[in-house]
Amino acid sequence: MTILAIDQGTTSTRAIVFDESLRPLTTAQCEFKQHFPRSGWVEHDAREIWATVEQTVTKAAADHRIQAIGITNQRETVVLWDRKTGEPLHNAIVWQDRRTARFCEELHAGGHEARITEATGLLIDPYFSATKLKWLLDEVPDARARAERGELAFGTIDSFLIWKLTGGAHVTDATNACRTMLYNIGTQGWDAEICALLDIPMTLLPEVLDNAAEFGTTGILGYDVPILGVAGDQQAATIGQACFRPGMLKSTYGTGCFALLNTGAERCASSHRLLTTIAYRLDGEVTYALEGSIFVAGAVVQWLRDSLGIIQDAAETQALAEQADPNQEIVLVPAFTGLGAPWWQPDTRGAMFGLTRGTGPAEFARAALESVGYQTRDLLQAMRADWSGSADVLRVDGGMARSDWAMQFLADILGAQVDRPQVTETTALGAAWLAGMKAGLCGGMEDFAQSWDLERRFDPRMEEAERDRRYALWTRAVKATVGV
Ligand SMILES: Nc1ncnc2c1ncn2[C@@H]1O[C@H](COP(=O)(O)OP(=O)(O)O)[C@@H](O)[C@H]1O
Ligand SMILES: O=P(O)(O)OC[C@H](O)CO
Repeated sequence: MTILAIDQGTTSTRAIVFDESLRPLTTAQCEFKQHFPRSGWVEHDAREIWATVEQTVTKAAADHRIQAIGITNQRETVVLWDRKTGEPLHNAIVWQDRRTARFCEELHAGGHEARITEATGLLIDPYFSATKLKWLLDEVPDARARAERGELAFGTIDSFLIWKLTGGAHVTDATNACRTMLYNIGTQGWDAEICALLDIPMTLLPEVLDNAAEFGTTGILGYDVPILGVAGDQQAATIGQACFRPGMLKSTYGTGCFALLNTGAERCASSHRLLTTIAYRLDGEVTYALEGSIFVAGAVVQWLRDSLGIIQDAAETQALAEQADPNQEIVLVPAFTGLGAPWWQPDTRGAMFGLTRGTGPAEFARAALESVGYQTRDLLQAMRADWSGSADVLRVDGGMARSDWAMQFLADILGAQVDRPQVTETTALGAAWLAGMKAGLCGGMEDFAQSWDLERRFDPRMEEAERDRRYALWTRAVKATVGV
């Protein structure tokens, strides 16, 4: 009995086959091209993404009989395609893309934020799908007229992949829908008023299902397999980390960092510029989360490797950070594509503070790893201020969570325990569990939560006064960068 999880991320696509005990058996991975047509613009070729899915799925599943498929994906990224041919009209506009910053300012100036936040739980920012979709409708020749004639379909990546896999099912799940800025998380339906405000024809939008549901059947493996689980990757990681109790928090360190705090069946509105989002929806019952989204986490390590050439491999940052001069207090604010929560400054760009003649690769590497810890503290402070319950567990995952140095600094600067699980592919695991549970192949929530296993706990070692002093340096650096 095997389950296939497709994890379609920002920089690569992975397909992982799990057995019924949710142990990973085979993995196939394929990177794809990032397109940066202008400063602040980020695109993917959706056809290339589909090709990476075909390749990885057939490779990973070659020696297995797959009984159910789960899909998890980079969220917010927008695809607009032709309903007849399934061909995208334009490159996908990626979540990191800032091209709609001006239009978002107009929405702010027009006094629309309160209504949009009340309906969607989000803030007005180019990050979310809605303004990117509007851009495509306005800028791609003929797109709006064709959309109005019902010839086109919009979807986030999950929806596009399901269409391709099934040959035309137009569906998504509640966690992906709630990142579009078009979905009402209270009424659990597309918001007609926001669609009208942004001039988005509602015929473009997919049907929204629970996370564990019948999304369609695919013949990609030469036999019929049902797609039974779908979730946006950060929500899938929340599920994969078994954060099922209010107060449980996970933080994923991939390209960006996304922290989600389970707040239970009641939505918790943020007064500190966090997002209210759907953690999961099972049997029609919604569990909400507060989310803090940081755009640059592991990407800062990629910058050290690809732009500065200081390292050849991400893991080298550990040894470099250990060698860094303790007397140099270098602070890096990695606002390469603006700042996300809780600052939300799309136009800010990065800065470094405290440079001396003696500053070298080791200090750069340490400042890069520390920047991720500091940004996480920004998020957790905002969460503590918003959430009256106690956030008692922090579970980490994602590529950068492999760095012991970064995770120790995180525990130190938070003054809190940080738990790293045995299975770090939590995103794929979450999607596999949703599909396996729906198929009746694996146990329910309780069983799954029991199977979560600790690999290492990082306890804080830094003195409180030192922690506060360092965090004050960071806060000063961010304020100087943003100009407030
Ligand atoms: N040992 C390490 N130390 C620090 N950063 C790392 C390490 N290993 C991987 N990373 C970072 O983790 C990121 C990849 O994580 P992953 O979860 O695969 O990301 P994504 O799903 O966003 O593509 C990269 O940005 C990489 O720089
Ligand atoms: O693909 P990742 O892991 O970088 O995650 C991207 C997020 O879903 C964006 O919101």
